[in-house]
This record gives sequence, structure tokens and C-alpha cells, in this order.
Amino acid sequence: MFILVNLKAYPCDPIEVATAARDVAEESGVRIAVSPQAADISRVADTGVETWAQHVDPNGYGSHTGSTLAEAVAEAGAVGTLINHSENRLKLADIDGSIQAADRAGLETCVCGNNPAQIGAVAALGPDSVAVEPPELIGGDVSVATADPGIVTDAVDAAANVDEDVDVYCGAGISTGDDVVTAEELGASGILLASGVAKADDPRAALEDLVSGL
Ligand SMILES: O=C(CO)COP(=O)(O)O
Repeated sequence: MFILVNLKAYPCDPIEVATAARDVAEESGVRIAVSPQAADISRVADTGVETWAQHVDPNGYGSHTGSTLAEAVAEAGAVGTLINHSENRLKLADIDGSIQAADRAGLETCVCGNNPAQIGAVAALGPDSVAVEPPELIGGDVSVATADPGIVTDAVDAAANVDEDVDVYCGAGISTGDDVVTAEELGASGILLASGVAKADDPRAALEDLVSGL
């Protein structure tokens, strides 16, 4: 299982989380990555943790003020990027363009979707992975894997029907090792989470719990 920690714009210490994630990954052998604010990518990557961007724009180099350039986040140390999110909704054409920009820059891609239908649609665009995250469960206490297991299994089927090479992750409300094991049993090969680590009093303990059943 891959554990991808999205720090969103939470007021956590990205270096504390990154250091803990690096150590827990090393100790457990579980792949863990951290996706900080773009401005923090370089110093997060310097900790040695696998580092992802939260977004890249479709554009390449040029006159694109305010854009997040895939080549720039790769140069800063990111090896992957999230694309699309219920909190940062993109049009299908822009998702396609961002995947192509990430591919050009050598970044791994994970495209988020709200439901299995969206997962099928974005899987057709050829990302490395997709993540199903029901918006109503994001930031809550109940894991998607418990609250709505059918969403996970349907997302796994929707992606496989389009492209069997696309990995399927799930997210929303995941905070414990039991949640991770349940997600794995439903067919997910990774989880995407945020508040369970970014808002934890002890991010290291939260990460240790997440990997405890793997
Ligand atoms: O949106 C998410 C990750 O991208 C999930 O957030 P929570 O883990 O806070 O529910």
C-alpha cells in the first residue's frame, strides 16, 4: 500500500511531518509520500521523504504568470503530483493537459475524482493512478472504506474497465491502521489522506498507526 499525505493548506509544520514520514517509511518498508504546499516542496524534499506537488498546470515554460510549472516542481524535488481535487476542481481538458505536463517533467500522476464515474473518466486520460474521494466524507471522522465501501470497489472496477494499469487509491476520513487495511481489502492499492496526519497532535504516531496493519 502507498500512503500519500496531502498537507493541503493546513497550518502544520511540513518538515515535522516530512521527517516523521521519512522515518516511518524507512522503519516499516511502506511507501509513504508527502504533498506539501508548492512553496515548501524544496525543503520537504531535502528531508529525503518522497515528495509530491498538490497541483501542476497544463502550461510549459513561457508567459504564464501565477502558474505552477511541472518542470519547476520537479526541479524543486517533487517526483509526483496530485491533479484535480474536490477542493481544486479542474475541467477534463485541463486534467488532460496537467497529466501531459507532469509526464513531460517526469512526474508520477494521481488524479482525484469524487465518485466511480469520475474515476472511470479520468482513468481514460492515462494517469499513473487515480484516487476516489467522496467530498462529503473529506475531513471527517469516518473512513470512506467504512462509510461507503461500494464507492471504493466500484472505483476499482471503473478504472480497471478502462485501463488495468492505473492504480486506484481511496481517501476521505482515513486516519487509522484499520482504515488502511479495510481499504486494501476493498482493492485499493494506496490511500490519500490529509487531516489524520496534518491535524494530528503527534504526526509520527499517526503515521505509525497507519502502517501498523500492513
Ligand atoms: O482530501 C483528502 C486528501 O486529498 C482527504 O482528506 P482527509 O484525510 O482530511 O479526509
